[in-house]
Amino acid sequence: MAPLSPLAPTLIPFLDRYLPPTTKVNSETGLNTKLPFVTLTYAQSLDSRISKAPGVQTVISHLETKTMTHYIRSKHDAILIGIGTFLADDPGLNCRFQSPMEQKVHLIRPVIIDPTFQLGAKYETSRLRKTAEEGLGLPPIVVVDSLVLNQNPQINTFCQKHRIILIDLDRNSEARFVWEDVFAELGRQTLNSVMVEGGASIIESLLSCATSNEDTHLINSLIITIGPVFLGKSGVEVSPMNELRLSEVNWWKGIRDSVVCARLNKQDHRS
Ligand SMILES: NC(=O)c1ccc[n+]([C@@H]2O[C@H](COP(=O)([O-])OP(=O)(O)OC[C@H]3O[C@@H](n4cnc5c(N)ncnc54)[C@H](O)[C@@H]3O)[C@@H](O)[C@H]2O)c1
Ligand SMILES: Nc1nc(=O)c(N)c(NC[C@H](O)[C@H](O)[C@H](O)COP(=O)(O)O)[nH]1
Repeated sequence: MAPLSPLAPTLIPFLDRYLPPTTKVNSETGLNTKLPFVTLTYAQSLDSRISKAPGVQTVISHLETKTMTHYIRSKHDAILIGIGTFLADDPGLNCRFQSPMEQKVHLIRPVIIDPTFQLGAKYETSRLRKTAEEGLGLPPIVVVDSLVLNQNPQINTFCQKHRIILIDLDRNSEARFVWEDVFAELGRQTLNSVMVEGGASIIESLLSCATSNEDTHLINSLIITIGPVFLGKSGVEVSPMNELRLSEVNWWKGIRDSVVCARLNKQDHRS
């Protein structure tokens, strides 16, 4: 693993208002809210693509913004990806940013959205498992369709050592989880902040849910790195179902990449 670069100091104030508060309290009721603070973050090309072909890991971020991603990881309880990203990237999903103020590196909990449990035996040889076994990260929580439990014997083996969350798919709408169910369950597992890193299907599903569900925005912050590259028509595009306008928009320009931070609506009812 290549070492990270020092964090650009201007990123700290730039990101601050888009990162989870230390304690998440609902300003109307004064009570802790049930849903975690959700940050959606990814790196895209100038033509809105996150990889050069389906299932192909593609470096878009400069080392400077990769370091930023690990800094953002250090501010969240959980990091969530879809099974497609696990299969394509074999990610470590740990936090490698070490704050000079902290003695230890932050341990972030990986969460994998995997309705049909494709993880299966692939977990055995994964970097994710190795990272957790070496004490450099935490073992994942896998979110699986409730119906799959009795159909896939590999789940029982996995369950002996790992946490699985069972959720019913929304069978009315192309067999997807309802995101509110997923985040509510993660909140119950005391994960108060979740950083969603992708991939394409997860990003599109969350952005589309934001466009169709105006009052119940689940995403508190959007942090997108834009790299100076066109990935072309065979690249994997991310785009919500409908028009989506952003508010509280701020831009940062680094050595090579730019980063845009925003919220999805003016009145975040949970902040
Ligand atoms: N540039 C970046 O920042 C970035 C970040 C992450 C991944 N990637 C790239 O993205 C690609 C992977 O994207 P992808 O779309 O194939 O995989 P993905 O990680 O989005 O996972 C897709 C799977 O997640 C599940 N899923 C997604 N939304 C769901 C929902 N609402 N309910 C239930 N299940 C749901 C389904 O099983 C689906 O097949 C890879 O090439 C990877 O390198 C890029
Ligand atoms: N910020 C960012 N810039 C990129 O250019 C790129 N390809 C990703 N991709 C995100 C995806 O989730 C990867 O799988 C993890 O970034 C790998 O995670 P590790 O470093 O192994 O923990 N993310």
